[in-house]
Amino acid sequence: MPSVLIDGKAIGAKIREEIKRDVERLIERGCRPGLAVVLVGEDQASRTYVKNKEKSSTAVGMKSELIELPISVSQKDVLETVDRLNNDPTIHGILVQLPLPPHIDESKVIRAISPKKDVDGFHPENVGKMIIGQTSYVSCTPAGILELLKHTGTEISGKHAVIVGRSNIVGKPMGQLLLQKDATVTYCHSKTENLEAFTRQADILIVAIGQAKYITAEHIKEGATVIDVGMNRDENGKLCGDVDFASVKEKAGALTPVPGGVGPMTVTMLLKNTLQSAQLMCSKYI
Ligand SMILES: Nc1nc2c(c(=O)[nH]1)N[C@@H](CN(C=O)c1ccc(C(=O)N[C@@H](CCC(=O)O)C(=O)O)cc1)CN2
Repeated sequence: MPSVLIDGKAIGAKIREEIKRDVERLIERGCRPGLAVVLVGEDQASRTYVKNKEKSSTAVGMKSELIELPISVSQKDVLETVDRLNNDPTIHGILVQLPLPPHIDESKVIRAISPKKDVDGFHPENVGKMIIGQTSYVSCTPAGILELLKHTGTEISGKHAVIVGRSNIVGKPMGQLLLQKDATVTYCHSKTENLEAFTRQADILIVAIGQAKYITAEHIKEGATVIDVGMNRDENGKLCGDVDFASVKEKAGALTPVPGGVGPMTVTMLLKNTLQSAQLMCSKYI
């Protein structure tokens, strides 16, 4: 086993207790944080994530609204739904579950969400603010990973962080956040030649590529902190990450499991962002 198995479930649960207390305080002052989740279509994994978000937000005392739209819904109707939520004073956070069906322009939908209610942190205004170090909503998975590193006392400043994956919602923001904490950051992706030469240099290795068990002991440096963002099914249909846990566990200094690592932190950070939005909006009239 690695010297530290990073327990995202336990860390997430602890943070959610704090969020619950803050929500109670806000409700006492007449403001109940509200989260709206828009789900388009029938994708089973998306449905599970959305149900989890609904359950988790009500568990901390928030109002939760789930809007389910059929796969045949037009882009115009999705945009109208977002517009209605933008103008609903009982809703402080809006998210549209991704991926969307191909006939819907994802970027248009994200840009339609008010940046003030964009608790996913995907709106270009929030992404831009994050990059220049201004307060904004930060994409929940990278924000959750920073919390995991903080809770495990992982030193970031001066360390070499290697990010494998360059998605807009994980890889790109993750590198920027670590850069702000004075890490030296290297991005690797599907076109990177000799991947191992980079990943072996990593003090902190973050993997978000969507390839089951791709990263093995040969890819990592002894004692590295390895964060697995992957969510795949293995040959037996069992949930697994992008990192081959069995191969890496003895060599890594700290390692996240899948499930129970990064996933629970994503939802926790969503609740944290929704609370922050409600605190900001309600402070105007309380
Ligand atoms: N609008 C968004 N869409 C998507 C996001 C997002 O942050 N915002 N991220 C992913 C999916 N996702 C959240 O939506 C997500 C995925 C997985 C988990 C999680 O807790 N996983 C569990 C295991 C779950 C299982 O048993 O199936 C774990 O790792 O322990 C949370 C959130 C894409 N879309």
